[in-house]
Amino acid sequence: MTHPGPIVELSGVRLARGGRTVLDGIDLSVPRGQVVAVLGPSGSGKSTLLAALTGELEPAAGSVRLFGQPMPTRARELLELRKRIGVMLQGNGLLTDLTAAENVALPLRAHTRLPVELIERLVRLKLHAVGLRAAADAFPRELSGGMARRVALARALALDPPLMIYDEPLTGLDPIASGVVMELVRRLNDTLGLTSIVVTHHVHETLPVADHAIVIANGSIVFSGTPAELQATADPLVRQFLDGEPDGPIPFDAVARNAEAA
Ligand SMILES: Nc1ncnc2c1ncn2[C@@H]1O[C@H](COP(=O)(O)OP(=O)(O)OP(=O)(O)O)[C@@H](O)[C@H]1O
Repeated sequence: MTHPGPIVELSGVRLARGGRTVLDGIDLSVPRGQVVAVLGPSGSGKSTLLAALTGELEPAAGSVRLFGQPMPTRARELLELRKRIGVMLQGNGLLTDLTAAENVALPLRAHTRLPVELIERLVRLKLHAVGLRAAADAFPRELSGGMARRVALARALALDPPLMIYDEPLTGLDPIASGVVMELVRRLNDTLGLTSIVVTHHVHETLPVADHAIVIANGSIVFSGTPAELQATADPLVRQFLDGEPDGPIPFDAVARNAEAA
C-alpha cells in the first residue's frame, strides 16, 4: 500500500468548531520520511488541525488526503485508516494499573488476533526501540516523566503505523527529557521509515529534529519552510511567536477576541 506522493495532503481546508471558523485556507503537503513541526501559540488551532488529520473533524471546506487517499467518511474505513496512524496524545494516557508492557500491548490486543507469545515479543521490541526494555514490568507511577512518555511512544508504535502524530509530546518534561524524546522521535522516524507530524508550541526543542516547520496563527498558516528559514524570518507575526513576546500582531487575548467576534 505504498504510493509515491505525499503521505498527508491538505488542500484549501477550512476547519470550524462550534460553528466558528478556526482555520482557513490550509494547504499542507507532508512527503514520506519527513518530520514536520506544526507550531503555533495556544489556541491557534493546532489541536483542531490534528483532529482533521485523524479524521475526527470533517473539514467545512477543502480536502484532506492521507496515504494518497481521500479521508474516508464511513466509520469502518476510518477505523482501518486510524490503525495506520500512531497518535501520541498530550500527556501519557497510560493506564496506571497496568505495567509498561501491558500498556504497550493494549493496541495489539485490541486490534490484532496475534497469539499471546507473539504480542509479548512485539511489546519487548517496541520497548527496546524506545530504550526501555528493562522497564517492562514497571508501573507508570514508578517511571520518570520522560520514561512514561517513551512508553506512550512505544504504545503509539505498537501497530507499526507508517504515520506518527505527536500532540504536544513535551508537555511537563524538563529540558533533558525533552531532548531525549525529540531525538527518539527523529531516530524512530528514520530507522522505521516513518513520517512524523509534531504538533507543539515547544519551538526550540522541536526545530532541531524537524525537516520542515509550519506556524499557524490568526486562523491560517503564517509560515511554511525549513527550520533554518523559520529561525531567520523577519515576519513580525512569526517573530512574536518565536521570541515569546506578549505584544505584536498575535493578540494576547486571541481566544477571547475570537469568541467575541463569533
Ligand atoms: N469544541 C469546540 N467548540 C468550539 N470552539 C472550540 C472547540 N474546540 C476548540 N475550540 C476553539 O478553537 C480554537 C482553537 O483551539 P485548539 O484547541 O485547536 O488550539 P490549540 O492551538 O491546540 O491550543 P492549545 O495549544 O492551547 O492546546 C480556540 O479558539 C478554541 O476556543
